[in-house]
Amino acid sequence: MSRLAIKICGLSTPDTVGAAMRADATHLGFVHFAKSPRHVEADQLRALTAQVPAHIDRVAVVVDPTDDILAELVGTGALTALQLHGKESPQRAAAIRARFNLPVWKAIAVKTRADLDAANAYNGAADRLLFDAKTPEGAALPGGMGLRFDWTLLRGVPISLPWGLSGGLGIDNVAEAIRITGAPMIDVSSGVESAPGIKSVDKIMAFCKAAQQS
Ligand SMILES: O=C(O)c1ccccc1NCC(=O)[C@H](O)[C@H](O)COP(=O)(O)O
Repeated sequence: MSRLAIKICGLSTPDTVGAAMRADATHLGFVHFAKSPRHVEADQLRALTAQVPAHIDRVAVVVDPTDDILAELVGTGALTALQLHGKESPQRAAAIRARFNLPVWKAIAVKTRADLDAANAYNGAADRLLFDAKTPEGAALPGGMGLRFDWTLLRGVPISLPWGLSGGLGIDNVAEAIRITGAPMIDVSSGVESAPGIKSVDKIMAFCKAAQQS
């Protein structure tokens, strides 16, 4: 069985980046979205990732980004993937991948089985799907809200692309989430925070341990 991939998302300080690396996270996520309490600018992202070894992935999380925003982020030379967390169409995802020459992840907002079925439209356009809870209409953010969806929806659903599970994961439920869904990758943000946007070193360590021991 291959190793569980763990993405700690919304990192914004050197100490929590260090904690994620020590805890053996495979992916580090950096949110570039001005309305988010986890927002980092391109130069911060560059500085935060300067000491990250090449085998750990560095993912920028963006919401309906313009090409100019993507060019600035990709221009840091720090990224190994782009996570599209807005309403980007399959065509837009494919165009971003072609233009910026990086793997593209598409976050899929899930509430019902139909949302999972609709994700098939990204086959050939994205490199990975990230199933996250659908946030309510008018919510401040499209992710990082600590909301979970019904994990049993994923049972028996054929998924053609590499994928990850996200939304409302935490130290106390990550083992159950992996058991129910068989997720090869998990992603967490608010579940390892002490307050919105404030990552906790202790929680990052405990989350990764709970996931790795599951
Ligand atoms: O985290 C944010 O602030 C954010 C803002 C805008 C778009 C996406 C965002 N986060 C995306 C993530 O990958 C989160 O890790 C994911 O939604 C899970 O968050 P949580 O339920 O808090 O663990």
